[in-house]
Amino acid sequence: MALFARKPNGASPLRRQFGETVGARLDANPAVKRFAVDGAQIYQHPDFLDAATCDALVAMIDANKRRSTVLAEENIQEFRTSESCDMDRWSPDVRPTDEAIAHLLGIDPVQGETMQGQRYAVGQHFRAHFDYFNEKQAYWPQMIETGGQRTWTAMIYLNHVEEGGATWFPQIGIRVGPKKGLLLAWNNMNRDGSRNTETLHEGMPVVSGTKYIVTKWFREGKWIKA
Ligand SMILES: O=C(O)CCC(=O)C(=O)O
Ligand SMILES: [Fe+2]
Repeated sequence: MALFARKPNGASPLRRQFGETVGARLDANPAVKRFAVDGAQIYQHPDFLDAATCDALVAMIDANKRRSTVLAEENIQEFRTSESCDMDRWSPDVRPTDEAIAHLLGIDPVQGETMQGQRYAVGQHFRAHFDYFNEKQAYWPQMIETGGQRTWTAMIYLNHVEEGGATWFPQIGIRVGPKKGLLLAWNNMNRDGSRNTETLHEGMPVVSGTKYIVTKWFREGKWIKA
């Protein structure tokens, strides 16, 4: 497929372009701060979502949660122990947040996957992983059909967690503790559009309390077909 044409290391003009345009847009937003690291483009918006909207999303996650799954063909029993649910993008309770995230990043909402709600109880975690797809795995042809590679990730912490539950990027040395309403966004690609291994990250175990987040992954192409 010409749209996803790329070099062997995954570099592609399309993927590079998302790094440039989204990065420039976030850099220009005074409410957003970039982390001072070279290894990846990673940003935070400390007050992205108001408390009432966070609370409403938490209630929806509690009402719809199921055991989380992952794509990799590995033994994943202990890999992602949280519970998750799909957040219906057309629901009037979800749509404004869904579209606000896309608008913040300047990515067409049709490139955003269905937003995922996640709930971590004490001891639950999401072990170190990459959000981008492994193009050698059996699932990749199916991912091409649904919009290709993941470029940017955005996640929002929906509540205060008493202890634990930070998001940790061990290779770039960033650890972000849950803060209600804070949005974290990062580019899973390098500047040249190749997959950035520095974006390895982990949802650390919750020590005390419960952690709620929503995550949105953006594709290089369209997730929603017209
Ligand atoms: O729970 C976290 O802090 C990280 C979640 C995550 O990595 C994901 O949803 O892809
Ligand atoms: Fe992730």
